[in-house]
Amino acid sequence: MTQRLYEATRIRGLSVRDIRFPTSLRLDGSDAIHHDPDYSCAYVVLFTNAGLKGHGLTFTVGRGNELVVAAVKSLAHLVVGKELKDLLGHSMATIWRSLTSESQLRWVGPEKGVIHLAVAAIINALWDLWARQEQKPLWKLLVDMEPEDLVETIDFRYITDVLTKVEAVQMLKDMRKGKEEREAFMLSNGYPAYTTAAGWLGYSEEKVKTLCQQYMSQGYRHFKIKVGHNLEDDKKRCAAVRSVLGDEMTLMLDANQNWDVDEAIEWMKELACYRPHWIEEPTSPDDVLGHARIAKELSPLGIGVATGEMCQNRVMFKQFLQAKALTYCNIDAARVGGVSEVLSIYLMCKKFNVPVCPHAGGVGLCEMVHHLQVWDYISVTGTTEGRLVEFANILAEHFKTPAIIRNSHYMPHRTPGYSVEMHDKSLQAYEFPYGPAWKELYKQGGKYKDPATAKCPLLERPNQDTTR
Ligand SMILES: C[C@H](O)[C@@H](O)[C@@H](O)[C@H](O)C(=O)O
Ligand SMILES: [Mg+2]
Repeated sequence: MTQRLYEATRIRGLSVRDIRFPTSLRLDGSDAIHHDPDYSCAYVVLFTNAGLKGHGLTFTVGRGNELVVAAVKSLAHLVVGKELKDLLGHSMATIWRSLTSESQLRWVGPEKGVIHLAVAAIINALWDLWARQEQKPLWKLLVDMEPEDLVETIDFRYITDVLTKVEAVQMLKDMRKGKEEREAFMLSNGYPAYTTAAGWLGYSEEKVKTLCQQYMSQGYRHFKIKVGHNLEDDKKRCAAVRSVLGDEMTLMLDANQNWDVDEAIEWMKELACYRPHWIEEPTSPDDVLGHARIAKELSPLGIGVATGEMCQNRVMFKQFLQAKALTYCNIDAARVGGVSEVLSIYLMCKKFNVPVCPHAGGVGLCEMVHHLQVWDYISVTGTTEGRLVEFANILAEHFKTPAIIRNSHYMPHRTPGYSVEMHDKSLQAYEFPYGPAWKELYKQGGKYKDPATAKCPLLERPNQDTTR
C-alpha cells in the first residue's frame, strides 16, 4: 500500500457538468426500449490543493442527466475539504459508505437509481485521482495492491453471507502465482472484445449487414445485435446477420428488458435456430426469479442469459448469482457505486464461477471497463475463457486516452488514471444546454429545441394559475 497519501493534500473543490451528445440523430445506440438515446454523462472533476485532479463520470442516455448532476451536487460536501488520506487507500470503503448511507440522502436510494449513479461518478473520480497520484493506470494500481489492501477498499455490508473479507483475501492470494506472466500476456495480446456497433435496432438491415462485414474484416469474431421489438423483424435480421457471419462467428442478442418472462422464453425459442450465444436483458433488470426461469428454460437450447448493465447494486448481483439467474454478468463500470462496488461483484462472480462480460459503449465505458477486466484476468480469475468485453467505437474522439483496440482486443492503457478525462473542447462544445454544439442544433430547427423557448406548464406558485 502506498505511503504517498499526502496528509497535506485535500480536495479543494468538485465540479460536475451535464455533457450530452446528439447520438439519436443517427439512431446510434438504439434498442427495443431506448429508441432515441442521446449518449450523455455527468462529468465530475475533483480538484486538489496540490494541483492533481481526478476525473470520473457516469453514463445516461439524455434527459435525466441533469438529475444525476443535481445528485452529485448534493453529495459533494462529503468529499470536498477532505484530505486524501481520509478518502483513498484503506479509507475508500469508509468514504464509499458515507456517500451511500448519508442519513437523509439515502432515502432517495438507497444504493439505487439516480443517487447511486451520482455516487459512481464521484467514486470513479477518486479512483482516477488515486491512480494518477501513483502514476499508474487503474488496472495496474489494482494488480499491484496487496490482497489485504484491496479488500479494504470494498464495503462488504450485505454480502458477507456469500463472501467475507477473509475469503476474498484468500481468493486473491491463491491467484498470486503466475501474475507476472499474465500481466505480460495482457500487455502483448490484450483482452478479447465483441462489437455491438453493427446491430443497433434503428439501423436498416442493409446497414447492419455492411457493418458486420466491415467489423469482420477488422478481425471481430463476436457480434451483438438488438432484438425484442417485433418477432418477424428479428427473424429477418438474425437470418441476414447469420448470412454474413456464417456458422463460426458468435452472435449475441439483446432485448433491453422488453419482454415478460413467458414472452422471453417463447420469443427466444423462435430465434434459437440462429444459434444465439446469449440473450441479454430479456426482462426487467430487477426480476431475479424471472431471469432464473428464463435461464433454466433456455439452457437446453444452448442459450445463456446475460444481464447487469442496469443492475442496481451488489445485493441484486448476489441474488442473481445465488438464484443461478445469470450465465454471464454484464457489469457496467459507471453504474452500481463505481469501482469499489464493482470489485466486490467481480469477486462474487469468481466465487459462483460466472464469467464477467462487461457492458461498454456509451460515454467512456469502453475507456474504463478494460481496466477492471484486465485486473480480473491478472489477479482474480486468470482466464479469458468464456469472457468478452463489449466494444462500440462511438465518441472515442472526445477522450484524451481512448480505448485502444488491436485486432479486436482491448490493449491495456499505460497512461496513469482511469482513462475518462475528456478534451476541454469537447466538454465546452457539448455541455448541455448551451454549449456551441447544442446552440447550433437549436439553430438548425430540427428535433432539438432551446429549452428556454420550450413551453412547459409548470407554475412557480399555485396561485399563479390563471387558467382556472
Ligand atoms: C441505450 C444503450 O445504447 C443500450 O442499448 C446499450 O447500452 C446496450 O444495452 C448494450 O448492451 O450495449
Ligand atoms: Mg445491453
